[in-house]
Amino acid sequence: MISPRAPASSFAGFLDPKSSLAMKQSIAAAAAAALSMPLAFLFLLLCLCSSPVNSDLASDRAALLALRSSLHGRPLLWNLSASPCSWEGVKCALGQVVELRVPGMGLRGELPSGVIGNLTGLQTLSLRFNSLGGSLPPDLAGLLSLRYLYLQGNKFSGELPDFLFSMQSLVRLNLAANEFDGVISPRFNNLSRLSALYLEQNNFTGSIPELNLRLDQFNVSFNHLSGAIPTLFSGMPESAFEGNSLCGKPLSLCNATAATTRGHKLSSRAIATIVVASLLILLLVLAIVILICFCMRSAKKKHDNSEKTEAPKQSKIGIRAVRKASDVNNGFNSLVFIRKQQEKSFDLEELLKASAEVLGKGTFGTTYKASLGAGITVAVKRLKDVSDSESEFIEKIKEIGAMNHENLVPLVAYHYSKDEKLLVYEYMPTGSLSALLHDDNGAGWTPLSWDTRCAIALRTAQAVAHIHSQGPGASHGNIKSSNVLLTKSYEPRISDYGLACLAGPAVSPSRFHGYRAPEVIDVRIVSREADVYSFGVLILELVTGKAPSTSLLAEDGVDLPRWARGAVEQGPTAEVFDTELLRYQNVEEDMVRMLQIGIDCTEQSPDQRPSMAQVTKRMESLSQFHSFQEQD
Ligand SMILES: Nc1ncnc2c1ncn2[C@@H]1O[C@H](COP(=O)(O)OP(=O)(O)OP(=O)(O)O)[C@@H](O)[C@H]1O
Repeated sequence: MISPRAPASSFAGFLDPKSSLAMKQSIAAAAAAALSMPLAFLFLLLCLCSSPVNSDLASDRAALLALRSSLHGRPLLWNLSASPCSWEGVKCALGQVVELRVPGMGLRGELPSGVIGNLTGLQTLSLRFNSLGGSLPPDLAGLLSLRYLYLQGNKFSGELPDFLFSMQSLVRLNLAANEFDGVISPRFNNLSRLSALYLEQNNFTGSIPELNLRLDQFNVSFNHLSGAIPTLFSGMPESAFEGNSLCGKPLSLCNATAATTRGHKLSSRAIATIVVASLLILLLVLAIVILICFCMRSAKKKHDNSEKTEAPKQSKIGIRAVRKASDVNNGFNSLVFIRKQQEKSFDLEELLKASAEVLGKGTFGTTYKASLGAGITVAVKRLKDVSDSESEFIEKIKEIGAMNHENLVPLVAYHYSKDEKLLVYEYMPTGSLSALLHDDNGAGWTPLSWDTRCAIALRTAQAVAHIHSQGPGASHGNIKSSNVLLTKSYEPRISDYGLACLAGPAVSPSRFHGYRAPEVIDVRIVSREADVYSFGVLILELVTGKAPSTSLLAEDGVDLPRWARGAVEQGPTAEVFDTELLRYQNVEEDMVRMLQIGIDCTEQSPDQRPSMAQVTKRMESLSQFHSFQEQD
């Protein structure tokens, strides 16, 4: 399986005296003598260089075996005659174990003391979704390089140990869904590199401390916390705090009076303070009202004096930001529905008033999640840099709307005005394939199974083939895993189809980098062959679990087609595949065939790539889908 070593026989002819004639022997002897000095030196150098590495690996190996023997659960099938670097879930670099991932193996027992701490080069430790219990062993503190610690979904208990707050390298810490208790310590502030902290579904009590960290992700939901949420977290989603007795932004405001009176009678001093405070507040409100009246009067005066439009208004979702009085005349109020049956389910005014949150900024603009009444939720894409005239725009949108397929995100409506172009799509609740594959960031996160990956690959291929069947020039133009969204039942729906032809000249080509076919110079010029290439990268992503590069920077992701080709040329080894997939039995053949499809689709020359119809057929012939059909 591993690439064959360079044959030693090239030196053997010189060194074996029996294998040569007498004359050749003397030449060989002379040559051997000449070679022996540098060879001996080289050998010495190799020994010197490799000995510390080997000793590191030997001690890592011993630690891994000690860990395995102290835990119960599904057996870790590690081949003892092979290097630990080839063991499932283990990754090495520079002769040391840097990653240990054994998620969902049903592991039971307590982590032994003095074992994991010996894996001194460890950067990632993932033991998530097992049944490990007890407290965390103190020798974890010795893992000075540990950046990612995933222990969610176990039964670890007790207060968070002191040593945790000395693990300065930690970037992501996930302790969710365990049985930890005690308070959430302000000493988390020592972990200055921490950007994600998950503590949900434990038994933490007390209040949330002020944490002056740059946390992108934070969740303490479903604990026994109480009190006010520090203002620092006011921008986090409500779901990060639910299931506690917390108050303050983003939850409802704290009711100071209720909190003070709960279970106690108010002292007369407290009553006096409240009365004085209320009076002061009343006076303040009065002053504000007077000020507003004054401002309104002067604004009216200004308005009467000038025909100029009012300053841009900013709503919480920003869609209204450029709304002006003149827009009403420009048709700002119209929302055009693609399908008759959805007409009047809501109008533009309702859409703009809806509570909304930013889902992300993409190549073509910003996307919002808007929750309207009556359980309607939609995704609104606010397009930027559209240079088309109204008629050109409407023509293109009609073509996009006509691409009706069960695996495309349905376009519900659009809006065109001089300053504002909106596309309204059905909202996909499970997020994108990219997030599911690469964002190991929540207690509910589980790796995608092989069956699910195969089904997503096939349905996506069918949808792209459908787009290609719409006409000679029809193509998607921006296939990538963040544009493959999923329904609650993990059915894929492709988004952003047809938008490449709406992109203005300001769209940066580097945004598509990892998925972009080599022949594509202008991202607005799309082709089926380029779609096939991008789809091939997506398949390689599904099979290898690696994210393709998203920019021209080499360190930002992997050049997947090149990497996969290189790996396969040495004979497909288990290392090519996502380690999460190695647990599945009897799927190796399908995995290799899927990998080959990805490689064929990413041929450098466009005419050597298969068509999407051919790709779909090849996928349907995987034994995976035969067994589905048999079950049906
Ligand atoms: N219909 C939808 N339902 C749910 N989430 C969506 C929907 N459309 C887009 N999103 C999410 O919104 C975010 C922003 O999407 P957007 O399409 O604007 O940019 P992108 O896909 O990240 O980048 P690009 O535009 O370059 O393809 C992404 O995380 C995407 O998964």
